Amino acid sequence: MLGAGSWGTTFAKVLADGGNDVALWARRPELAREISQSKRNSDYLPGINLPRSLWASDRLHEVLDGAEQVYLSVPSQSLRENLRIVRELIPEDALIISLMKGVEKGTGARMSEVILHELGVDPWRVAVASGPNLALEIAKEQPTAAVLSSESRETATEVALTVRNSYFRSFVNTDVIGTEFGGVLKNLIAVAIGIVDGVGYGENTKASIITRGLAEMTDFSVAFGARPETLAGLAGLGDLIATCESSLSRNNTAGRLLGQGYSYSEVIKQMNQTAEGLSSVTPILELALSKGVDMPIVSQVAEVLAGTLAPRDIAPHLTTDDLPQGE
Ligand SMILES: NC(=O)c1ccc[n+]([C@@H]2O[C@H](COP(=O)([O-])OP(=O)(O)OC[C@H]3O[C@@H](n4cnc5c(N)ncnc54)[C@H](O)[C@@H]3O)[C@@H](O)[C@H]2O)c1
Ligand SMILES: O=P(O)(O)OC[C@H](O)CO
Repeated sequence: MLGAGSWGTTFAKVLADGGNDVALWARRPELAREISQSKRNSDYLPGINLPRSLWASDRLHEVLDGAEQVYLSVPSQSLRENLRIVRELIPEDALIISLMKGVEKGTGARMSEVILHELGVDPWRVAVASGPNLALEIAKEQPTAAVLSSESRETATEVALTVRNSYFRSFVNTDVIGTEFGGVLKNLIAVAIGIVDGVGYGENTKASIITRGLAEMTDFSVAFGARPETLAGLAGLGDLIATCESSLSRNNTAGRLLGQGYSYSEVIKQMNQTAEGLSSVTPILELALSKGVDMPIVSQVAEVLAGTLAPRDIAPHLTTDDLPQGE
């Protein structure tokens, strides 16, 4: 596992609790020591005891030596630079699994596309995981489910058989595009929900945004080749509900701070964990433009982030042409 933040550490626990031998790479030696010796990651997962079998190191070659499956959980904007460092260390036939929910600024590439580009591996060796997976709940062993997706059903199944235990259930599909975009786009809708929450708007506003948000997520993803059913599944609707409803969500939290009147730069300063939605807004709008997909919710989130729209004026689900639209 590369990345010892809240999700990398939690996912490593999921794997270890499923009976797998797991090694975790942490950038900081002191964090690697804390995980290996105290079985804790107190900054990211306070109060959680990690499995005794889990060990961590800040030395990539130690962690990657002999790995059959390599899970990636670093911030999306740092994936490419990290892959350039590890590419020679990844064992020849290892499967590569992305746990990330962002797109790359500048290229708009999904994480699996960055992996394929930087590692030059066959698509059958790559899988992605996504779903309603708030790290702290899972670290407390509260039951949940996820989707494991690969262009190869055999790969998705092999990984799903690895990623399961008494509190974590894995489903499979071969719609990598829909699975990845579901995870990216729900973050943006969760920022919108946080904003209206921070302003003080109530449940009608939020339900309208979630519902129209799902339509926006589906239109966008289908335009890029996703299957609409994927967006109605765990990686779409499931994750949208979890992220929009939970104060554990960093994207939701970032939105709430914006809604309370903090500026974008103040929000960035206050966030000590990754809120992928903030970096994905611009590339997603660029991709939407390239396909002629209308994204009123994401567009208004971008305006709030830019400081050109007051949070109290946000009403993205009401944005419509002069004539009533079909739902
Ligand atoms: N936390 C969750 O509940 C959750 C659930 C599902 C998916 N995800 C996704 O997992 C990915 C990782 O998120 P997270 O929640 O673990 O974030 P995090 O902020 O908790 O941790 C990120 C980790 O990456 C490290 N890091 C930061 N910059 C780096 C760099 N340049 N190179 C290498 N490492 C770097 C940090 O030190 C930290 O250990 C994101 O794409 C996120 O959307 C998170
Ligand atoms: O904390 P967030 O907003 O990054 O959301 C975490 C997970 O993606 C929820 O599934």
